[in-house]
Amino acid sequence: TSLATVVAGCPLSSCLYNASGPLCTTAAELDAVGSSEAGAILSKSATLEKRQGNPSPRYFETTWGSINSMGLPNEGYRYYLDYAKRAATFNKPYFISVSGLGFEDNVAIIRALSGQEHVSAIELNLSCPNVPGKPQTGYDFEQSRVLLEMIFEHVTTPLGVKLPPYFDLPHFEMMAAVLRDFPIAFVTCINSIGNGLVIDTDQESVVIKPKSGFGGIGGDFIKPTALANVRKFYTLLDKDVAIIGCGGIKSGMDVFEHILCGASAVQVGTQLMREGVGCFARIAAELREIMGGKGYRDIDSFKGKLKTLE
Ligand SMILES: C=Cc1c(C(=O)O)[nH]c(=O)[nH]c1=O
Repeated sequence: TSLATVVAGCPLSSCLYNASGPLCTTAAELDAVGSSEAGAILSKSATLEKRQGNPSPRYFETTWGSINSMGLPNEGYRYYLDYAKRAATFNKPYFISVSGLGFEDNVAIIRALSGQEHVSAIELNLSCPNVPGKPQTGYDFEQSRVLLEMIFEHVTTPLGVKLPPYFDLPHFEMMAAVLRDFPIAFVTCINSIGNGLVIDTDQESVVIKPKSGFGGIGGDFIKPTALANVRKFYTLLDKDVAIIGCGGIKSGMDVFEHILCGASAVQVGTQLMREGVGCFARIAAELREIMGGKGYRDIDSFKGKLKTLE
Protein backbone atom coordinates (compact mmCIF):
# COMPACT_ATOMS: atom_id res chain seq x y z
CA THR A 1 0.00 0.00 0.00
CA SER A 2 1.56 3.24 -1.19
CA LEU A 3 1.37 6.50 0.79
CA ALA A 4 3.09 8.34 -2.06
CA THR A 5 1.44 11.51 -3.34
CA VAL A 6 2.19 14.75 -5.20
CA VAL A 7 1.94 18.27 -3.75
CA ALA A 8 2.78 21.40 -5.74
CA GLY A 9 4.21 19.17 -8.46
CA CYS A 10 6.60 17.54 -5.97
CA PRO A 11 6.55 13.78 -5.35
CA LEU A 12 6.22 12.95 -1.64
CA SER A 13 7.27 9.44 -0.60
CA SER A 14 4.76 9.69 2.24
CA CYS A 15 1.56 11.73 2.44
CA LEU A 16 2.48 12.86 5.98
CA TYR A 17 4.71 15.74 6.92
CA ASN A 18 5.11 18.38 9.63
CA ALA A 19 2.75 21.31 10.13
CA SER A 20 4.46 24.70 10.17
CA GLY A 21 5.11 25.69 13.78
CA PRO A 22 6.16 22.82 16.05
CA LEU A 23 9.78 21.59 15.85
CA CYS A 24 10.69 23.29 12.55
CA THR A 25 12.31 26.60 13.53
CA THR A 26 16.04 25.65 13.67
CA ALA A 27 18.25 23.71 11.25
CA ALA A 28 18.58 20.93 13.85
CA GLU A 29 14.79 20.62 14.09
CA LEU A 30 14.42 20.68 10.31
CA ASP A 31 17.17 18.03 10.00
CA ALA A 32 15.22 15.78 12.38
CA VAL A 33 12.13 16.07 10.15
CA GLY A 34 14.32 15.42 7.10
CA SER A 35 15.78 12.28 8.69
CA SER A 36 12.35 10.95 9.69
CA GLU A 37 9.60 9.19 7.72
CA ALA A 38 8.01 12.59 6.98
CA GLY A 39 7.34 12.89 3.24
CA ALA A 40 8.48 16.55 3.13
CA ILE A 41 10.03 19.27 5.29
CA LEU A 42 8.08 22.49 6.04
CA SER A 43 9.66 25.45 7.84
CA LYS A 44 8.27 27.57 10.64
CA SER A 45 6.48 30.62 9.17
CA ALA A 46 9.16 33.16 8.28
CA THR A 47 9.16 36.94 8.66
CA LEU A 48 11.53 39.47 7.05
CA GLU A 49 13.81 39.55 10.11
CA LYS A 50 14.44 37.12 12.97
CA ARG A 51 11.85 37.36 15.77
CA GLN A 52 11.93 36.29 19.41
CA GLY A 53 8.14 35.97 19.53
CA ASN A 54 5.89 36.36 22.55
CA PRO A 55 7.00 35.93 26.20
CA SER A 56 6.82 32.45 27.73
CA PRO A 57 4.92 30.44 28.81
CA ARG A 58 3.46 30.58 25.31
CA TYR A 59 2.71 26.90 24.63
CA PHE A 60 0.72 24.51 26.82
CA GLU A 61 -0.17 20.88 26.23
CA THR A 62 -3.46 19.41 27.48
CA THR A 63 -4.77 15.84 27.44
CA TRP A 64 -6.79 16.67 24.29
CA GLY A 65 -4.28 18.94 22.48
CA SER A 66 -2.59 22.30 22.82
CA ILE A 67 -2.89 26.04 23.12
CA ASN A 68 -0.20 28.40 21.78
CA SER A 69 0.52 32.06 21.41
CA MET A 70 4.09 31.79 20.12
CA GLY A 71 3.99 35.17 18.36
CA LEU A 72 5.85 34.06 15.22
CA PRO A 73 9.30 33.33 16.66
CA ASN A 74 11.54 32.45 13.70
CA GLU A 75 15.05 32.94 12.30
CA GLY A 76 13.98 35.24 9.46
CA TYR A 77 13.34 34.08 5.88
CA ARG A 78 17.03 34.22 4.79
CA TYR A 79 17.82 31.45 7.28
CA TYR A 80 15.19 29.15 5.74
CA LEU A 81 16.36 30.04 2.23
CA ASP A 82 19.96 29.20 3.21
CA TYR A 83 18.74 25.89 4.66
CA ALA A 84 17.28 24.85 1.28
CA LYS A 85 20.53 23.36 -0.04
CA ARG A 86 20.82 21.26 3.13
CA ALA A 87 17.16 20.25 2.87
CA ALA A 88 17.88 18.86 -0.60
CA THR A 89 20.21 16.24 0.91
CA PHE A 90 17.17 14.52 2.46
CA ASN A 91 15.70 13.78 -0.98
CA LYS A 92 12.27 15.10 -0.11
CA PRO A 93 10.46 18.34 -0.97
CA TYR A 94 11.30 21.40 1.14
CA PHE A 95 8.53 23.94 1.65
CA ILE A 96 8.99 27.37 3.23
CA SER A 97 6.11 28.92 5.15
CA VAL A 98 5.84 32.71 4.86
CA SER A 99 3.99 34.95 7.33
CA GLY A 100 5.16 38.51 6.78
CA LEU A 101 3.94 41.16 9.21
CA GLY A 102 2.38 43.11 6.37
CA PHE A 103 1.67 42.84 2.65
CA GLU A 104 4.95 44.54 1.70
CA ASP A 105 6.90 42.07 3.83
CA ASN A 106 5.08 39.12 2.27
CA VAL A 107 5.84 40.40 -1.24
CA ALA A 108 9.50 41.11 -0.40
CA ILE A 109 10.01 37.65 1.11
CA ILE A 110 8.22 35.83 -1.70
CA ARG A 111 10.15 37.77 -4.36
CA ALA A 112 13.37 36.69 -2.67
CA LEU A 113 12.27 33.03 -2.41
CA SER A 114 10.70 32.74 -5.85
CA GLY A 115 12.62 30.65 -8.34
CA GLN A 116 15.27 29.69 -5.77
CA GLU A 117 16.77 26.23 -6.25
CA HIS A 118 15.72 23.58 -3.68
CA VAL A 119 12.70 25.60 -2.51
CA SER A 120 10.00 23.20 -3.67
CA ALA A 121 7.01 25.38 -2.79
CA ILE A 122 5.91 28.29 -0.62
CA GLU A 123 3.08 28.06 1.93
CA LEU A 124 1.70 31.57 2.39
CA ASN A 125 0.24 31.76 5.89
CA LEU A 126 -2.98 33.79 5.86
CA SER A 127 -3.94 32.73 9.36
CA CYS A 128 -1.52 33.57 12.16
CA PRO A 129 -3.79 34.33 15.13
CA ASN A 130 -1.11 35.46 17.58
CA VAL A 131 0.54 38.69 16.40
CA PRO A 132 -1.09 41.28 18.71
CA GLY A 133 -2.87 43.94 16.73
CA LYS A 134 -2.71 42.01 13.46
CA PRO A 135 -6.05 40.67 12.15
CA GLN A 136 -5.92 37.35 10.31
CA THR A 137 -5.82 38.12 6.57
CA GLY A 138 -7.69 34.89 5.88
CA TYR A 139 -10.82 36.31 7.58
CA ASP A 140 -10.82 39.36 5.31
CA PHE A 141 -11.72 38.15 1.82
CA GLU A 142 -11.05 41.43 0.04
CA GLN A 143 -7.63 41.83 1.68
CA SER A 144 -6.83 38.23 0.81
CA ARG A 145 -7.54 39.01 -2.84
CA VAL A 146 -5.39 42.17 -2.70
CA LEU A 147 -2.46 40.24 -1.18
CA LEU A 148 -2.72 37.38 -3.66
CA GLU A 149 -2.80 39.85 -6.57
CA MET A 150 0.43 41.41 -5.27
CA ILE A 151 2.03 37.99 -4.68
CA PHE A 152 1.20 36.45 -8.05
CA GLU A 153 2.83 39.33 -9.90
CA HIS A 154 6.18 38.08 -8.64
CA VAL A 155 6.06 34.38 -7.87
CA THR A 156 7.15 31.50 -10.11
CA THR A 157 7.74 28.87 -7.38
CA PRO A 158 4.58 26.82 -6.69
CA LEU A 159 2.61 28.56 -3.95
CA GLY A 160 -0.21 27.46 -1.66
CA VAL A 161 -2.05 29.14 1.18
CA LYS A 162 -2.53 28.14 4.85
CA LEU A 163 -6.08 29.02 5.82
CA PRO A 164 -7.74 29.64 9.17
CA PRO A 165 -10.78 27.52 10.00
CA TYR A 166 -14.09 28.82 8.64
CA PHE A 167 -17.37 28.05 10.40
CA ASP A 168 -20.06 29.73 8.27
CA LEU A 169 -20.90 28.19 4.87
CA PRO A 170 -21.01 31.51 2.96
CA HIS A 171 -17.45 32.15 4.15
CA PHE A 172 -16.23 28.98 2.41
CA GLU A 173 -17.85 30.21 -0.83
CA MET A 174 -16.36 33.69 -0.44
CA MET A 175 -12.81 32.41 0.13
CA ALA A 176 -13.10 29.82 -2.65
CA ALA A 177 -14.22 32.62 -5.02
CA VAL A 178 -10.99 34.48 -4.20
CA LEU A 179 -8.77 31.41 -4.53
CA ARG A 180 -10.28 30.38 -7.89
CA ASP A 181 -8.86 33.57 -9.43
CA PHE A 182 -5.23 32.55 -8.74
CA PRO A 183 -3.00 29.65 -9.87
CA ILE A 184 -2.49 28.33 -6.35
CA ALA A 185 -0.90 24.90 -6.07
CA PHE A 186 -2.46 23.84 -2.75
CA VAL A 187 -4.60 24.92 0.18
CA THR A 188 -3.71 23.83 3.70
CA CYS A 189 -6.73 23.52 5.99
CA ILE A 190 -6.58 24.40 8.87
CA ASN A 191 -4.46 26.58 11.11
CA SER A 192 -5.20 26.48 14.84
CA ILE A 193 -8.64 27.66 15.98
CA GLY A 194 -7.76 31.17 17.09
CA ASN A 195 -8.08 32.70 20.53
CA GLY A 196 -9.20 29.85 22.73
CA LEU A 197 -8.70 29.87 26.51
CA VAL A 198 -7.36 27.08 28.74
CA ILE A 199 -7.57 27.33 32.54
CA ASP A 200 -5.50 25.83 35.37
CA THR A 201 -8.17 25.37 38.03
CA ASP A 202 -5.67 24.80 40.86
CA GLN A 203 -4.05 28.17 40.20
CA GLU A 204 -7.35 29.62 38.96
CA SER A 205 -5.30 31.10 36.17
CA VAL A 206 -4.75 30.98 32.43
CA VAL A 207 -1.87 28.73 31.29
CA ILE A 208 -0.01 30.94 28.78
CA LYS A 209 1.33 34.47 29.33
CA PRO A 210 0.65 36.36 26.05
CA LYS A 211 -2.70 37.95 25.22
CA SER A 212 -4.14 37.35 28.73
CA GLY A 213 -4.01 33.60 28.03
CA PHE A 214 -5.75 33.60 24.65
CA GLY A 215 -4.14 31.32 22.04
CA GLY A 216 -4.58 29.06 19.03
CA ILE A 217 -6.15 25.68 19.80
CA GLY A 218 -4.81 22.47 18.26
CA GLY A 219 -5.39 18.76 18.80
CA ASP A 220 -8.35 16.40 19.17
CA PHE A 221 -11.08 19.03 19.51
CA ILE A 222 -10.27 20.74 16.21
CA LYS A 223 -10.47 17.60 14.02
CA PRO A 224 -14.19 17.94 13.14
CA THR A 225 -13.58 21.55 12.06
CA ALA A 226 -10.44 20.57 10.13
CA LEU A 227 -12.29 17.74 8.33
CA ALA A 228 -15.16 20.08 7.39
CA ASN A 229 -12.74 22.67 5.98
CA VAL A 230 -10.81 20.03 4.00
CA ARG A 231 -14.11 18.61 2.64
CA LYS A 232 -15.58 22.01 1.72
CA PHE A 233 -12.54 23.33 -0.15
CA TYR A 234 -12.10 19.94 -1.85
CA THR A 235 -15.64 20.22 -3.22
CA LEU A 236 -15.41 23.94 -4.05
CA LEU A 237 -12.01 24.12 -5.79
CA ASP A 238 -10.67 22.47 -8.97
CA LYS A 239 -9.22 19.05 -8.46
CA ASP A 240 -5.79 20.29 -9.59
CA VAL A 241 -5.59 22.26 -6.34
CA ALA A 242 -4.30 19.86 -3.69
CA ILE A 243 -5.94 20.12 -0.28
CA ILE A 244 -3.52 19.51 2.61
CA GLY A 245 -5.25 18.37 5.77
CA CYS A 246 -4.07 19.69 9.14
CA GLY A 247 -5.82 19.50 12.48
CA GLY A 248 -6.32 16.74 15.03
CA ILE A 249 -4.09 14.15 13.37
CA LYS A 250 -2.45 11.74 15.81
CA SER A 251 -3.27 8.32 14.30
CA GLY A 252 -3.54 6.49 11.00
CA MET A 253 -7.32 6.65 11.30
CA ASP A 254 -7.22 10.45 11.59
CA VAL A 255 -5.21 10.55 8.34
CA PHE A 256 -7.68 8.16 6.71
CA GLU A 257 -10.52 10.53 7.61
CA HIS A 258 -8.71 13.56 6.16
CA ILE A 259 -7.98 11.73 2.90
CA LEU A 260 -11.60 10.49 2.68
CA CYS A 261 -12.59 14.19 2.87
CA GLY A 262 -10.28 14.97 -0.05
CA ALA A 263 -6.82 15.64 1.40
CA SER A 264 -3.89 14.71 -0.87
CA ALA A 265 -1.48 14.94 2.06
CA VAL A 266 -1.63 15.80 5.74
CA GLN A 267 0.39 17.80 8.26
CA VAL A 268 0.95 16.85 11.91
CA GLY A 269 1.32 19.65 14.49
CA THR A 270 0.33 19.10 18.12
CA GLN A 271 1.09 15.35 18.00
CA LEU A 272 4.52 16.08 16.51
CA MET A 273 5.19 18.47 19.40
CA ARG A 274 4.06 15.79 21.86
CA GLU A 275 5.69 12.67 20.33
CA GLY A 276 8.59 13.96 18.21
CA VAL A 277 9.42 12.99 14.64
CA GLY A 278 8.87 9.29 15.38
CA CYS A 279 5.15 10.06 14.98
CA PHE A 280 5.49 9.99 11.18
CA ALA A 281 6.65 6.34 11.02
CA ARG A 282 4.03 5.27 13.58
CA ILE A 283 1.13 7.09 11.93
CA ALA A 284 2.21 5.92 8.44
CA ALA A 285 2.31 2.29 9.64
CA GLU A 286 -1.16 2.65 11.16
CA LEU A 287 -2.50 4.12 7.92
CA ARG A 288 -0.98 1.27 5.87
CA GLU A 289 -2.67 -1.22 8.23
CA ILE A 290 -6.05 0.48 7.79
CA MET A 291 -5.69 0.69 4.00
CA GLY A 292 -4.63 -2.96 3.80
CA GLY A 293 -7.63 -4.01 5.87
CA LYS A 294 -9.96 -2.08 3.57
CA GLY A 295 -8.24 -3.28 0.39
CA TYR A 296 -6.95 0.15 -0.71
CA ARG A 297 -3.61 0.00 -2.55
CA ASP A 298 -2.95 3.74 -2.63
CA ILE A 299 -4.27 7.13 -1.52
CA ASP A 300 -6.19 7.79 -4.75
CA SER A 301 -8.29 4.65 -4.21
CA PHE A 302 -10.28 6.45 -1.50
CA LYS A 303 -9.28 10.15 -1.66
CA GLY A 304 -12.35 12.37 -1.54
CA LYS A 305 -14.74 9.38 -1.57
CA LEU A 306 -16.58 10.32 1.63
CA LYS A 307 -20.17 9.23 1.31
CA THR A 308 -23.23 11.19 2.42
CA LEU A 309 -26.40 9.55 3.67
CA GLU A 310 -28.91 9.53 0.77
C1 LIG B 1 2.63 31.96 12.18
C2 LIG B 1 2.15 32.14 13.39
C3 LIG B 1 1.30 31.15 14.06
C4 LIG B 1 1.45 30.91 15.40
C5 LIG B 1 2.42 31.63 16.25
O1 LIG B 1 3.61 31.74 15.89
O2 LIG B 1 1.95 32.12 17.30
N1 LIG B 1 0.65 30.00 16.04
C6 LIG B 1 -0.32 29.32 15.37
O3 LIG B 1 -1.05 28.48 15.95
N2 LIG B 1 -0.48 29.53 14.03
C7 LIG B 1 0.28 30.42 13.35
O4 LIG B 1 0.07 30.57 12.11
